[in-house]
Amino acid sequence: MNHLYPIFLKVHELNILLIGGGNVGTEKLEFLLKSSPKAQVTAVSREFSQSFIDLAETTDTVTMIEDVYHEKYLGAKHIVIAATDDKAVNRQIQDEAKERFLLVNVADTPDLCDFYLGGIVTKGNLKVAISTNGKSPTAAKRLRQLLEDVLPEELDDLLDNLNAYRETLKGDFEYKVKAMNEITEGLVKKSS
Ligand SMILES: C[C@@]1(CC(=O)O)c2cc3[nH]c(cc4nc(cc5[nH]c(cc(n2)[C@H]1CCC(=O)O)[C@@](C)(CC(=O)O)[C@@H]5CCC(=O)O)C(CC(=O)O)=C4CCC(=O)O)c(CCC(=O)O)c3CC(=O)O
Ligand SMILES: NC(=O)C1=CN([C@@H]2O[C@H](COP(=O)(O)OP(=O)(O)OC[C@H]3O[C@@H](n4cnc5c(N)ncnc54)[C@H](O)[C@@H]3O)[C@@H](O)[C@H]2O)C=CC1
Repeated sequence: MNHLYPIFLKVHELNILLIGGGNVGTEKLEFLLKSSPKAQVTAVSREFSQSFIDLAETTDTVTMIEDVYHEKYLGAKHIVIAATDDKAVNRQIQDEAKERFLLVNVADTPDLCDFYLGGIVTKGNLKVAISTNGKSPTAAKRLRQLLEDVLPEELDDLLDNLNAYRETLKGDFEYKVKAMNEITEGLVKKSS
């Protein structure tokens, strides 16, 4: 069964705690910033790899703290990502985050995750998130690459135009639904 429910988070307005500044921490930060360049991230790690530091220094919204994990770092956070190479520490982070009802991702243990990070395609205002329910992150990556390639850049112009048209509609909700459905009908019509 696939029980996942995707949501689109405004991570520039949420405080993220990322623990572990090695390979996986760097990968998570890279995709976070690619999608949300102003993501508010506090990174705590015993040591940070050079690539993590280089990436973190590309923005002023990432703070690095060189320290081992302590539960005090969970304070004033909304979301926690545990990416250390120590399973016991990752487990402890998950336990202590859950006590505070925080949303937590544990990079090495899908069963302990409240949410997964997905493959993400951005074309202006359009954002597509991809998950394989944890079955194959590589397949999520490949699908991301495929969609990045095939979805045209012009999609964003289309969304702008539809938004401008939507703003001109004066009627009630029902009228707007009908008008928007009519003007977008061609998008899903199969040509015979
Ligand atoms: C469950 C999840 C939890 C989470 O991290 O959120 C998770 C877990 C694990 N990943 C592992 C390995 C790899 N992960 C990647 C890549 C990505 N992983 C991502 C997400 C997720 N990875 C979540 C599920 C997403 C879904 O539902 O599909 C992506 C999509 C997004 C992102 O990272 O932001 C990003 C691609 C981004 C892009 O390119 O667009 C690659 C490929 C590569 O790097 O080229 C490999 C190596 C090949 C392999 O092993 O498959 C391992 C084994 C570790 C080990 O064996 O030691 C675990 C742990 C386990 O499965 O037990
Ligand atoms: N979800 C995913 O996409 C993937 C997950 N993994 C898993 O992620 C884990 C991490 O792997 P890597 O990043 O390659 O390891 P790494 O050795 O490159 O990095 C681990 C980082 O954690 C830090 N650390 C260790 N103990 C700590 C503590 N107590 N407090 C604070 N920081 C601490 C280290 O200083 C280091 O910076 C592994 O268990 C691996 O199996 C691996 C590949 C992909």
